[in-house]
Amino acid sequence: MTRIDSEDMRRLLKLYFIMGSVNCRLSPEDTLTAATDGGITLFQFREKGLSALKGAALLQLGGQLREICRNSGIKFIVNDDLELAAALDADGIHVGQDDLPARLIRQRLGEHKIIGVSAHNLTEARQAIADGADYLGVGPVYPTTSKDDAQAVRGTTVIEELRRSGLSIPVVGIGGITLENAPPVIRAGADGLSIISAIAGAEDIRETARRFAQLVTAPSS
Ligand SMILES: Nc1nc(C(F)(F)F)ncc1COP(=O)(O)OP(=O)(O)O
Ligand SMILES: [Mg+2]
Repeated sequence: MTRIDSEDMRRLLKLYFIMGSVNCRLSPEDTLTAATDGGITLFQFREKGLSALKGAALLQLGGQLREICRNSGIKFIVNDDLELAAALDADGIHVGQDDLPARLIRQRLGEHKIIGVSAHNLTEARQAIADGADYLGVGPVYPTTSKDDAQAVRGTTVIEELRRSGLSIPVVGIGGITLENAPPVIRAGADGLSIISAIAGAEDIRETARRFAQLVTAPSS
């Protein structure tokens, strides 16, 4: 099996919804169903925070969300947890600088699984590429309420720096992105937007996802 083609990866990153039970106003299942109906292109199960599920409950929710993704033709990514990703037969995993190195994950999961890595600067980006990352999550672009240990807010400067340095790896911007502040992220050179609370906390999840999806396909409008 081979690595995902980078153009296919770019298409998957267009509207990358990330969520765990702590982020949801409705049930996680209803939230994800509405988001897939609205047109998300990729999903990451990120169960974090004080009231995060663990053990059997975590596995059960993961299985339910995986099923919703399967039925909607959306790939299912797990955050941080290699054992959970393997147990759920996830399509891939996302790891940060404090998680398992991507090169060890690539050895464990093989070529056909998607590996995403968080990068905050050019050095981390180059290391992730050398380690076999299929995409980079770059942020936080704006102040975020979804990650209490987030690094410094950098705007779109890191995305611009990666592109100026000639890095063509698929990149998704993350951190505090809303419908209002999203266009500069795409203009800076990101292939897509990663959204947590702007979709999970929306009054109308489906319509909000639909508007984000519209925006990433026509950022200048
Ligand atoms: N989960 C993420 N997903 C992305 C993605 F690219 F997928 F948008 N980018 C960045 C992160 C942040 O990853 P990390 O630094 O490990 O923090 P946490 O484990 O708290 O999420
Ligand atoms: Mg992490």
